[in-house]
Amino acid sequence: MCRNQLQPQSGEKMRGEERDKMPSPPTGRENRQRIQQQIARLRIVVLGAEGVGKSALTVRYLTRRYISEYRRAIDLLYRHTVCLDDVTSEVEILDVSTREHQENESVSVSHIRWGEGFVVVYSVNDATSFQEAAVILDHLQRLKAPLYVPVILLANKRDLDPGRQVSVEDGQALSLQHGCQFYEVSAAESHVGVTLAFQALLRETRSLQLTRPLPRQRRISIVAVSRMIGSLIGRGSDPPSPTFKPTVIVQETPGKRALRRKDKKRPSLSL
Ligand SMILES: Nc1nc2c(ncn2[C@@H]2O[C@H](COP(=O)(O)OP(=O)(O)OP(=O)(O)O)[C@@H](O)[C@H]2O)c(=O)[nH]1
Repeated sequence: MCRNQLQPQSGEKMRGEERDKMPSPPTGRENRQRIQQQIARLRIVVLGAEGVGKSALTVRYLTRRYISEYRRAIDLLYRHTVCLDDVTSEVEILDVSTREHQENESVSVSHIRWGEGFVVVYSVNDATSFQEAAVILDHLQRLKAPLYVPVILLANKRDLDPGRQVSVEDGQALSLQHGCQFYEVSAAESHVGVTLAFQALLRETRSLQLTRPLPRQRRISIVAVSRMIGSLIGRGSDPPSPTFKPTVIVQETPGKRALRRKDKKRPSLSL
């Protein structure tokens, strides 16, 4: 368990010599250093054509819940701490809004530069979104070359099989062509496949990060979140408050208090 690694051992009572042989308990500073070593920061970007389910997938992964309607036209950055294979990482997931970038290229160069791992999404009932996913994969490889980029190709909405326009084989072929992992999922039906896919990407991104000699510095500033979470999930119809200036959305323990803004003055909001 990650939690155990982060906590000082309580140990049993012992005497004299035995106690002298024991390393002295870690100081607060040592503990902090230990924790910092464990917490690697992983930056994930979710890309894809309009309406393929990028937000649904991201929120499904973060909260295990499915929210069917989102109303937003901005990029959102979610920050949460993940314990995976006994290693704790701070993960930032940038859910890119196609509406915010309609005027620009389908994939902004700054998003790609910022990200370390990528989720490229298409919808199985939308052949155009599949073509766009192929363009994004090309774009990613070109911009990141000669570096290897961890990517997963995510075919969403598999529950809409009767209206399917993209076969599983087509998805597999595209992923093979680009050397990335491939998953077919349904954000609407289950969190399991979605979670497995994100975890696979986190593992790969983390492994790659370990091979780097020095931690990389942030290259661009975080995209600001400029809309209330209530608006994001469609509970409210009010425009965002002009005084509301959050920078990130922080995810807590899955299941209960799912998402909250970092602004402590306001109450936490649950999905
Ligand atoms: N049937 C089905 N619908 C889904 C699924 N995932 C998302 N949707 C629906 O697809 C629509 C678009 O979902 P979003 O998550 O907003 O898509 P998006 O890619 O973030 O959209 P933009 O940011 O506007 O490009 C919503 O109506 C969702 O309810 C799924 O797995 N199955």
